Amino acid sequence: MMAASLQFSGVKTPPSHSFPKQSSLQFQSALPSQLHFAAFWSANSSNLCRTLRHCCKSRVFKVSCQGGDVDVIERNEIEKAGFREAENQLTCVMKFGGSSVASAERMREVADLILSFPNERPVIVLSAMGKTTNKLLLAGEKAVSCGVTNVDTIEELRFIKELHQRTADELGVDRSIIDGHLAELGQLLKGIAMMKELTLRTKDYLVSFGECLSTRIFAAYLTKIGVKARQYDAFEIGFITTDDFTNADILEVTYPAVAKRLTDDWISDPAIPIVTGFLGKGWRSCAITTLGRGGSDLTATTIGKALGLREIQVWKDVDGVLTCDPNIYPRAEPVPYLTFEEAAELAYFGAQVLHPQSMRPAREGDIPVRVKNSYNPNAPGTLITGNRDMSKAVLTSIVLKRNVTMLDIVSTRMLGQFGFLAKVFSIFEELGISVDVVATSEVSISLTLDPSKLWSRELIQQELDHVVEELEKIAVVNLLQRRSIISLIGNVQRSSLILEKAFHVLRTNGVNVQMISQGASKVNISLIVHDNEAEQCVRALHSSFFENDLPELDQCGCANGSAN
Ligand SMILES: Nc1ncnc2c1ncn2[C@@H]1O[C@H](COP(=O)(O)OP(=O)(O)O)[C@@H](O)[C@H]1O
Ligand SMILES: N[C@@H](CC(=O)OP(=O)(O)O)C(=O)O
Repeated sequence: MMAASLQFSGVKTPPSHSFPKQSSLQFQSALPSQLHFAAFWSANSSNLCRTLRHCCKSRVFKVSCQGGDVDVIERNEIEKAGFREAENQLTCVMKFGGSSVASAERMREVADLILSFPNERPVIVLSAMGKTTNKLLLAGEKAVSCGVTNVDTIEELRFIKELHQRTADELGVDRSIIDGHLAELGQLLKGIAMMKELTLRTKDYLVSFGECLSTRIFAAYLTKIGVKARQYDAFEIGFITTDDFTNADILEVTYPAVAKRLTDDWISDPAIPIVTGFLGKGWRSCAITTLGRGGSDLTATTIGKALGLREIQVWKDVDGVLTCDPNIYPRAEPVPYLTFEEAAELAYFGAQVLHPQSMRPAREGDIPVRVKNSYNPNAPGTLITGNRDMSKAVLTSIVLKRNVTMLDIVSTRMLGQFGFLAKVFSIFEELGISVDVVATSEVSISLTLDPSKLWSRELIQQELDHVVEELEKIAVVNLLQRRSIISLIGNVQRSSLILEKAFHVLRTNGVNVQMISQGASKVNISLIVHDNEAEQCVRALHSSFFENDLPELDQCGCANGSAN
């Protein structure tokens, strides 16, 4: 254990010998007369730094003693030393997904859940109710061809109106809080019907109604039961994004803007902030954007980083991140601990449970993310942090990404080795096509194309034909469709064991692996198999790695005990 000597009087920096060179800790007087200090902490090179970072990160601490040397080891040590978190500070962010707020009953349960944490002062992020986002998109598609006079009869529009009005009634809140939005939604669908087109920009405006409605109803309900709450549309409080409609990226300016708005409001008139997930505002267009499907997770982690909160909680309908998709294999088990890297890889390679970009702000801010089940709050869930004990870890989770296109590209040797690789990747860059998994030899490349990037466009087949045409100028190209990526996420320090075991399973199931790749992140091994074999493979791999159905093999292929 390392000790640090801190002096708590006035604006001080700690004695340099107490801290690693690259670290910097400053206590800045925010309200000098009341001895309030804001701690800003950067760098991260020792346990002490990390501990302090968790303790002090961007928080305002109230100093109730002055001077003296203090051993700062844990958060409670700081508190023992007389530091108290200021009472006017927001503490955590809690995000509730569509399934958690699907009905009036679920909203009541979520309100009770929030109130069951009396020591938290949370920021709440909500998704749209249930399947509202899908229904809005369907309504938009129908509006394109149904004619203006028939818009009111679109089944999905009626469903959405009825669901939200009934929810407001059942919760005893005034329908008037959503009347304006429901009327505007009807108008928008008429506009789409008139124009006979649904652009990506309009799609984002259309789906934004889901989160705008759910947050208004929920905030009104909290207020009704005597809990002060304030609704926020993310696009009005500083969530500034790129103008990539339906898949926008959050821009850096978002962090200070959101922090300022939420903190200022909280300090001047404390009320639980209820923020729309998934939405932003394009920095050029100033139009509403969305962060990609499932983007409310990213809203939550962005707020967590912006405010330097203690924890980010994402409440789902499963007991945490599971060992595989429960829809493929119901015997999937919760994974208790993950690193940000593992979680990011898992999300990127297709686990629906987390948004692919959502780990980035949490990792940058080093803020723990807890994945919990709003249907089963007592389940421990999954804790995602910067580091975890990997000494016993082998495989953490198995992820399946279906319907992937694979390309085998073999050089015709018109170009040298360097020229060949560079040319291949420049073709993808020029065509704006994102590559997922790559395996290379000197003169050949096998790669898969990211389906989410490709499938979101309309000219799929033409685009593929164009890629092949360009590549055929320098190589022999074989295009293979309907492939799946099975990603084995875990401790790749033990890759030999993982591969040995995985290939044993695949061989006994008669599956031929078409490509294999181990990413630089060292937490993921990807295997490409045919789509129609993929689910069976996942189930067999799961049995082998996480259950005792098959004996584990040790390094020599001999039967052994359990791996995890
Ligand atoms: N590895 C996995 N772990 C947990 N859930 C998974 C996994 N892979 C797929 N899922 C699916 O993700 C769902 C939860 O994600 P999502 O629907 O986005 O939640 P929410 O809408 O509540 O944010 C689960 O119901 C489950 O079916
Ligand atoms: N409502 C949006 C955003 C979102 O994050 O939803 P969920 O948390 O229910 O996955 C969607 O369906 O994509």
